[in-house]
Amino acid sequence: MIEPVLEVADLTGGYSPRRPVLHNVSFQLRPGEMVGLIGLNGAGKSTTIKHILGLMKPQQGEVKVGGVKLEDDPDRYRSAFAYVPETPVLFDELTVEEHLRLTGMAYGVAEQEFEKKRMDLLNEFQMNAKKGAFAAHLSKGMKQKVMIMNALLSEPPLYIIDEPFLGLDPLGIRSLLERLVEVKQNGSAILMSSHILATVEAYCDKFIVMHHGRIVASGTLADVCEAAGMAMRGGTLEDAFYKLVAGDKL
Ligand SMILES: Nc1ncnc2c1ncn2[C@@H]1O[C@H](COP(=O)(O)OP(=O)(O)OP(=O)(O)O)[C@@H](O)[C@H]1O
Repeated sequence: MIEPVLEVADLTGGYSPRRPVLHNVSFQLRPGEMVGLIGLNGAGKSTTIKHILGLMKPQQGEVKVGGVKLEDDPDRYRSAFAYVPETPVLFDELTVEEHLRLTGMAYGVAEQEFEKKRMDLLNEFQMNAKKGAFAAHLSKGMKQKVMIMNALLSEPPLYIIDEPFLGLDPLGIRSLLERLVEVKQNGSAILMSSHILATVEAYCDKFIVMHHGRIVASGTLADVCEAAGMAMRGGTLEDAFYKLVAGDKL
């Protein structure tokens, strides 16, 4: 059995000990899996991600990345994943290329390999003309592309990507999806949170449906359809999602 890259076990957590937001959340990601994390606004997706990033401490349960907990080996834990946040965080006074170089250095990418990766990424994400621009002078989508290029440059075993499609133009979305398929084929795992269910359905192998801080369905599309009480044949993720979370007071 291949070891999971990410293991969330019986996680209960949130912003105040008296009122947890997440309740007994458990799931695993194995190498080569792309998993879609879906749920309505406030379902608990970002809070789950914050626990995985180590920004919040579990009130109960644990999170392991690459087989270790954050407190056991912080360096190993943190170097095993790249995170692409919904809102880009960049250094205003560094250029696009300087961001890439900084990431290359932080992850110890060899010079020759770095040059090739840098050129490929700048071309694929239509950022060549902007490579010398300061981050402060980029559009929102361009800033997001820099975050994505940084993550792809570091080639970690685990990618955590929060709502990547909203700021990107159609070419950017296509480049990102093509790259994600490639990194997945090379054995990385991807946890992607998104509201764009058709894209999630088309690209992810498995799904985690969250509702009010709990997982209400998980697994393949067939598993999610079954949990929603639907016939497996022909059911879409959106139909299953609607059945799982509607009916409830929204
Ligand atoms: N900083 C915070 N302090 C207190 N409560 C918070 C904080 N951030 C989020 N929450 C609460 O935690 C719950 C889950 O929110 P979370 O941000 O995880 O949802 P989400 O699924 O990521 O939603 P969205 O799709 O809107 O991004 C919500 O009830 C929200 O009000």
